[in-house]
Amino acid sequence: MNTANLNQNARITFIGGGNMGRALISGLLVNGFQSEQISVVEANPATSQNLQQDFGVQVLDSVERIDFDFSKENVVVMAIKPQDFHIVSKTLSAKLKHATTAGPLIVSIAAGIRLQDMSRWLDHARCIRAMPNTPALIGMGITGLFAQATINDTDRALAETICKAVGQTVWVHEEKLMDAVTAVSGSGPAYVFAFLEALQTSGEKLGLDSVTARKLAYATLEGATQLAHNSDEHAGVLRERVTSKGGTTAAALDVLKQLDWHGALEKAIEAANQRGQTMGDELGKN
Ligand SMILES: NC(=O)C1=CN([C@@H]2O[C@H](COP(=O)(O)OP(=O)(O)OC[C@H]3O[C@@H](n4cnc5c(N)ncnc54)[C@H](O)[C@@H]3O)[C@@H](O)[C@H]2O)C=CC1
Ligand SMILES: O=C(O)[C@@H]1CCC=N1
Repeated sequence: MNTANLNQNARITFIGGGNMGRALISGLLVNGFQSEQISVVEANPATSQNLQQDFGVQVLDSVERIDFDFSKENVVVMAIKPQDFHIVSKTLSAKLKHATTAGPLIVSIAAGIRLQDMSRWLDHARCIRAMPNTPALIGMGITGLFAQATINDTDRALAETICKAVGQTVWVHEEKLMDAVTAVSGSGPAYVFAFLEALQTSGEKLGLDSVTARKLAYATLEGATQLAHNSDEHAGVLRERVTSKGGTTAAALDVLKQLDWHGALEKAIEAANQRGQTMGDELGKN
């Protein structure tokens, strides 16, 4: 990780230490960040205890308990559910007012929540949106980022450094594209896991034992993904290379075509995109 943008005094405060908060904290610690530099506000006692035990970070049970001054070097990562965002922001806003400097950079990973709404609730303009995904847990995530033109390069680099601790990053240049990022890569691991489930259970139905079916399914997904990754050719060309005329793959792909599998997936991803927009509209009314 390039820690150039995060000096020794920098502190990162996570609001919410659930699935994604935990993945990001773990990635930062693996990449040279010190546990003394990380604080987490986590309302669930069992989750708090695990974070403390596993990472040795400071854990507070509510935003009200934050007693440190947010300096310019600090970053706050909002890793709570979108539905909790408004209420938590209002409390956090009171804390930000005590900052002796311009206050922290706030990075939100919440789906749907728009910058104009979070800035309004927090009364704070220095905000960036990021959308990671759960492979972040093993350092193989990808995060989409968006910032308004008013956000300077130092702050962009700061947000990017945090996200790069858990994988790759891409920037989008229109905020509405954050819903597309959410639909493709934020939610994407769930589609892949659903596919894996289907491949494994189909193998079992055909008589393979579950260990063998799992091994075949997982290795196939991993191998095919690596092959596509390392190839300059379009995935469609790689698909054709598997598909012998009149053979087994053609028989399978014919069924998928009849069922409009491709269309169904497109509709599903469109639904995720639409849900992000609707959440933004609905929660933005607060
Ligand atoms: N799970 C995923 O694959 C991804 C989730 N996201 C976004 O990340 C955010 C968090 O999602 P997850 O980590 O999956 O949810 P989660 O439910 O695992 O984590 C949220 C955590 O916030 C805590 N919390 C709730 N209210 C709180 C409060 N007032 N103060 C302190 N802590 C509080 C909860 O106890 C919980 O541990 C969401 O906004 C989601 O849209 C983004 C990318 C991927
Ligand atoms: O399902 C959700 O709303 C979140 C955002 C992306 C992945 N999980």
